Amino acid sequence: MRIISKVLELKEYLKEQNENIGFVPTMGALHDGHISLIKKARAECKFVVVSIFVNPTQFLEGEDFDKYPSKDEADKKICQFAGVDVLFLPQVDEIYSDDEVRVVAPNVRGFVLEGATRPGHFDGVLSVVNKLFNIVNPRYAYFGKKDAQQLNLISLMVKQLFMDVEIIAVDTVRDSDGLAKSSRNIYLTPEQRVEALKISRSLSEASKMVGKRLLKSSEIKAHMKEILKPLEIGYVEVLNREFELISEVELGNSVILVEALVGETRLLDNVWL
Ligand SMILES: Nc1ncnc2c1ncn2[C@@H]1O[C@H](COP(=O)(O)OP(=O)(O)OP(=O)(O)O)[C@@H](O)[C@H]1O
Ligand SMILES: CC(C)(CO)[C@@H](O)C(=O)[O-]
Ligand code: BAL
Repeated sequence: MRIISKVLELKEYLKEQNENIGFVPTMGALHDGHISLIKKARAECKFVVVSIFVNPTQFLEGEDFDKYPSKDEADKKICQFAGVDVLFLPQVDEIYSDDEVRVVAPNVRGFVLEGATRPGHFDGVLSVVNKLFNIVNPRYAYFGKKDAQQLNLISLMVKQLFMDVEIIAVDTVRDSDGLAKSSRNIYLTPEQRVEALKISRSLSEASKMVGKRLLKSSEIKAHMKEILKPLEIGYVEVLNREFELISEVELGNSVILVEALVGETRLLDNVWL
C-alpha cells in the first residue's frame, strides 16, 4: 500500500495505473462500516483508493471539528490489511485556499433534515467530494446508506454536473445489538449507548409496522417518536428515494430516517424499505 499526502504525487501515480479506480472517501477513525465499503470496492475494482480527510468546511462553528476522533496508526493498518492500493491523506492547506470557488448544495434538498440542523454542512461535503473526485478520478465511489442524505446529494451532484463516476450505495453495518456503526459512537458513555439503541429499535419497529401493511407515514412517525422518548429528536421522516416526503410508505421506494441527540452526540440512522 502506498501512502500519499500530496495531490500532484497522487495524480501522477494514478496516471500510471490503467485500471478502473474504486474510491472510498472517509474522515478516518475507521470502523466496520468503512471496512465494508473498502471490501466492496476491493471486490469490484482492480485498484482501490481510500482517503482520510477531516474536512473543515463541513463542520459548523461550535461543532466537533477539533475533537473529531483520529486513529492514524490503526487506520493505516486497517487499510493495509483490507488490501487498499493507495491511502490518500491530504493536508487542509493543499485542499483549500483563501478565496475558493464553491460548490453549493441545492436550496431545498441541501437544507432539510441534516441540512436544517447543520446549515451549510452539505456545501462543505459536496465541495470536498468534488475536489476528491477530481484528484482521484474514480470510476466507482462507495458511500454508506447510513448517511442517506449525503448519499442522495452526492448522487445528485454527479448527475447534475455530468460527472463520470458511478456512486455505489453500501448497506449500513451495525453492532450486534443494532446500533449503527459511527465514528462518533465513541463519544457515548455506557449509559448513553444503551439510550442510543432506541434509534435502531424505532426503525426496526417501523419496519415491522410496514410488514403488517401499516403504511401511513403519520402513524409510523408517531410510533417511532414514542420509542425514542426522552431523546431529543432532530427529525423522523418518511421519504421516497428521491428524498420527497410521502404520506404512505411505498415498498421498494422508501426510506425512514431518524436523527436524535444522545447527550451531545447527534446520531443518524435509517431503514430502506
Ligand atoms: N455503519 C456504517 N455502515 C456503512 N457505511 C458507513 C457506516 N458508517 C459510516 N459509513 C460510511 O463511511 C463513509 C465515511 O464516513 P465517516 O468517515 O464520516 O464515518 P461515520 O462513522 O459516518 O462518521 P460520523 O460519526 O462522523 O458520522 C461514508 O460514506 C459513510 O456513509
Ligand atoms: C463524504 C465525506 C468523506 C466528505 O468529507 C464525509 O462526509 C464522510 O465521511 O461521510
Ligand atoms: N458521515 C458524516 C460526516 C459528518 O457528520 O460530518
